[in-house]
Amino acid sequence: MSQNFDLVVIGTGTAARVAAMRTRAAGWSVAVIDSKPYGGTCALRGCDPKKMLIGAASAVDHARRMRGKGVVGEPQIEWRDLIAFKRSFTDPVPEKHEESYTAKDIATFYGEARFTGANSVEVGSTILEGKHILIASGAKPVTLGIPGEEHLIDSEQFLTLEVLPERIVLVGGGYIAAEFSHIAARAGAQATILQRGGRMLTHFEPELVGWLMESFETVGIDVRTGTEVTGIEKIGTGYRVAASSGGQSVTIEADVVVHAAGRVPNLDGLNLEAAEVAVKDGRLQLNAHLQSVSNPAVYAAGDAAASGPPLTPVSSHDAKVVVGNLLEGNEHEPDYRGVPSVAFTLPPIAAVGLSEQEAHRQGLKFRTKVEKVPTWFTARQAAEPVYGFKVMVEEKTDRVLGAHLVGPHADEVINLFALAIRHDLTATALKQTMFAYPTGASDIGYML
Ligand SMILES: Cc1cc2nc3c(=O)[nH]c(=O)nc-3n(C[C@H](O)[C@H](O)[C@H](O)COP(=O)(O)OP(=O)(O)OC[C@H]3O[C@@H](n4cnc5c(N)ncnc54)[C@H](O)[C@@H]3O)c2cc1C
Ligand SMILES: NC(=O)c1ccc[n+]([C@@H]2O[C@H](COP(=O)([O-])OP(=O)(O)OC[C@H]3O[C@@H](n4cnc5c(N)ncnc54)[C@H](O)[C@@H]3O)[C@@H](O)[C@H]2O)c1
Repeated sequence: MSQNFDLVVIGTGTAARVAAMRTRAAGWSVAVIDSKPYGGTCALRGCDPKKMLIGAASAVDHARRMRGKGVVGEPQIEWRDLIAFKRSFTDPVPEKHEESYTAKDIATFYGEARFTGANSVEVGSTILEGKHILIASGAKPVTLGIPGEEHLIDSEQFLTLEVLPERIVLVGGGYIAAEFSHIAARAGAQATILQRGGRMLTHFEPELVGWLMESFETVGIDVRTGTEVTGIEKIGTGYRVAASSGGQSVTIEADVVVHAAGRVPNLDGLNLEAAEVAVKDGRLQLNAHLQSVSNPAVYAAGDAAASGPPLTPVSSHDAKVVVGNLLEGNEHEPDYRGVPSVAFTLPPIAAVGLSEQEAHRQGLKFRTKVEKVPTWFTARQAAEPVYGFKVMVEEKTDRVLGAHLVGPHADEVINLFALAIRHDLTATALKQTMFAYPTGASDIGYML
């Protein structure tokens, strides 16, 4: 059985949804396909459920920091109840998404999508013919190629654990390790991070990450940098993780071992050869319009495209670019200037624009203001000892090149710097803006 559409979308995550809804609104016939429940990573297995857990961890952390400062009692996380609270958000998502597609007359298909030709995709026994096909299949944990890899659980499984294990080892030291260890530690688990690199959170500025490490230490997270995991062995009800650190072999026992070692485009099982969609080193070969260089009917967006950083707002942006190109011809290219990023540790760390190293590499002339400011009011009123920033401003143009924050409200204030960078607002304009006081934003003037 074969059905024809103007656009066939592989996936139902952020990128897929934006593309499907917008092309349908323009009158196109559209189909979406997913092998997992509808909604994608962010809503079901990533940002949103993670943020619900961080919310509880943050409440507990704040109350503990305020002990002896007017707040009494020992708040605790009841993990099972917290997971139930998280599910009150995630469980209804697939059905709501399905209903919204059906309401718009977008055809819904369930199962693994597999190309069978340049313009055709198979789902079960159904062939979908598309004038255009969008690959919005997201990302998956990178294969580590170590013995016992099958014992790792991924972020999706971690976020659905009904019982929090006592000893948790996280393989890798990026976003997932940082966020999950902060949640786990506040909930009473012993978290150990085994990070191959010389420091944690390499997407963020070294000084700020250095200041943030104090918060890992305070809650007893065992961070071991320069430590590469080499194998995992099942022992009794738990696991023994083998790693190499400074030429020495080390082992550590755990009840659960979590994959936090990076994610790569998920192109598994798509049978891209059948559509002559070129792939190199695990990445789709796309032109500047997010179109396959070898099959003009095929576009990609979001984590699958790996054109910009693998973040939700980027998936949405990519999809809008692709829709523009589908509806108006190849007129649009992604613009990743000023994409803010936050690791939701407690406190959060955030970045937008260039790193100081990248600004130097580009030969730009700029001034940098970098300071640890635990005595500022914002930090003191929150009883939070970690607060600091680094901001770079170009000498000639007065443009903000990059802003980096750690501490209370960093996750919100970074968006104001994102606005400035994306719309070429000058540092002077930011300084002249009146921000409500006392808020995180009211510190911006002193950071410039
Ligand atoms: C734990 C975690 C926390 C995160 N937190 C944040 C955050 O706080 N902020 C942020 O900006 N980003 C965060 N991210 C990243 C963010 O979730 C992703 O960048 C974003 O969700 C990608 O959206 P997408 O539409 O490209 O792909 P996805 O949402 O991953 O959608 C891809 C869909 O395609 C389906 N699919 C794949 N292959 C096939 C196939 N062959 N056939 C049918 N269906 C298929 C999948 O089942 C999936 O539903 C987080 C990621 C993780 C893992
Ligand atoms: N808040 C957010 O925006 C957020 C949260 C979670 C995930 N994400 C997205 O998901 C992606 C994946 O997250 P992640 O934390 O898995 O990856 P990451 O790229 O942030 O960090 C992975 C780390 O694992 C280390 N590593 C790799 N192999 C190792 C090994 N064998 N032993 C020890 N360390 C090893 C690497 O050195 C690297 O520093 C991120 O790039 C991010 O874009 C975003």
